[in-house]
Amino acid sequence: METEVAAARKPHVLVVPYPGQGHINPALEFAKYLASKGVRITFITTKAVTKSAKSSLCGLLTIHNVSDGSEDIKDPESIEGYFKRFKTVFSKNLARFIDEQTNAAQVIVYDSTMPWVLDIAHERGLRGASFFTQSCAVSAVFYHLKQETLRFPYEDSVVSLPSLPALGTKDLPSFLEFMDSKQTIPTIMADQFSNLEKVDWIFLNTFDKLENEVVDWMASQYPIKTVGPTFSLLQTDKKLSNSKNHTISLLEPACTEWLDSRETGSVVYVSFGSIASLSKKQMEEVAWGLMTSNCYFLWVVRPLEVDKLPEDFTSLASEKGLIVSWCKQPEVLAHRAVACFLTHCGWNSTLEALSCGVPLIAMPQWVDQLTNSKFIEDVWEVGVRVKRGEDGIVGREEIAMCIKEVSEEDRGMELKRNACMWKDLANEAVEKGGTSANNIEDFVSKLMCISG
Ligand SMILES: O=c1ccn([C@@H]2O[C@H](COP(=O)(O)OP(=O)(O)O[C@H]3O[C@H](CO)[C@@H](O)[C@H](O)[C@H]3O)[C@@H](O)[C@H]2O)c(=O)[nH]1
Repeated sequence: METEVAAARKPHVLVVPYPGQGHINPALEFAKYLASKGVRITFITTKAVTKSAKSSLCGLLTIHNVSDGSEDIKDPESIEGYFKRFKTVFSKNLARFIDEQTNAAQVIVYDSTMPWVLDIAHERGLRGASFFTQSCAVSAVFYHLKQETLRFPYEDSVVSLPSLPALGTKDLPSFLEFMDSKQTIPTIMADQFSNLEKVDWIFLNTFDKLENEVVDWMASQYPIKTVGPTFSLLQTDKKLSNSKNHTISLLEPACTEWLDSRETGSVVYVSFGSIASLSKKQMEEVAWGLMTSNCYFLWVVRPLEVDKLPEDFTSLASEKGLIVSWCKQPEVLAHRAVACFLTHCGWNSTLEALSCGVPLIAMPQWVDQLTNSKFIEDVWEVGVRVKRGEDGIVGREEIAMCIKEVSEEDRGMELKRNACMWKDLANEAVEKGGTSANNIEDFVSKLMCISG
């Protein structure tokens, strides 16, 4: 264990994720890896999110709460109002927190959707690193939104952008629910590129071989560095394999026993991430689709979604399925019993599945997930994408058919083979000498020089 004096001599980095599970998880894995390389980390997130987090994860990494004011909010907020309040209150409290630190940091790594953190850093003589939590392909689409080489609402039914496959409207990031709120979300996404010319480092949670062409193209615009899949960084670092169980989770029911009792490749894992909220009708179709497939299934249904399940479903399905409110997803995906993953295609879920060699059934909901699903089916060829009915709902027969397709001898084997190839390439990227590992090593060397 480091003494306080020794720790104070290490380079010190503040890591500031956007306070959502899909942003916190990759930033925390990156932070833990940096800490394992001798960098002192202060991981800053909001009170609302860190309620259940441990204050100290390992010697060099501490988590601090900085309020975004959400604890004072009594009435529902509009999307626009939420982001405005978040930026105003959080940036003020973050600046105060940094000013009060006795052991000054040299660098702030911040979520790319919060470009204003760079001003706070530079005003205090700190360097800034923007951390992108979505795919490089999706980030490139947002770059074009910023440059206005692509406009939202999309004007063409198919768009051609440099280094990307032709993207139809069902492949491009969607923001439909937010059309009424002056396009808040598209603006935030485009603004990730608002001040990148002033930033000191740009990190993306992806790996070179996964997004070869678009990574090269983006690197011709900005000095981007790939550092993913961040969740695998510590798992492949043999020396540190004991310190991997620290993902911030809300609830963690034990699924291991249930999975252990299943045959290899017999379980459909189902999760729609930490944000997506399916309609009651859609939840019912997923439920009956799983039952129709006659496969074993492990389904993460968040507490707020439980009421949308068909009546008595939990007991009706008890022979075939286990329904949990949260699990350690990377561990579930790595379990031998898991055959495939019915997913909303959040970028973390996509990367985690690829890195575990698990084929996907893509059921995207919004923003980047649509583009991810296009890549899953057509570029990486590791899964199938569901078809929606005219009412926008994915029916039970469609869900059962997709499960059958992914499990079928020829098609299933082909998808599994491809997924295993990506698993090997993902591991290669984070192992010693791999592209992501090298990029992080360069960063750490620079940190050592700055702090030296
Ligand atoms: O039971 C569960 C369910 C999820 N997770 C984890 O939660 C994260 C979920 O992230 P992701 O799959 O990216 O989904 P969202 O939570 O929906 O993430 C948001 O943030 C992502 C990164 O910007 C975007 O790609 C998504 O579209 C956006 O919805 C992953 O690390 C999962 O391993 C668990 O650990 N246990």
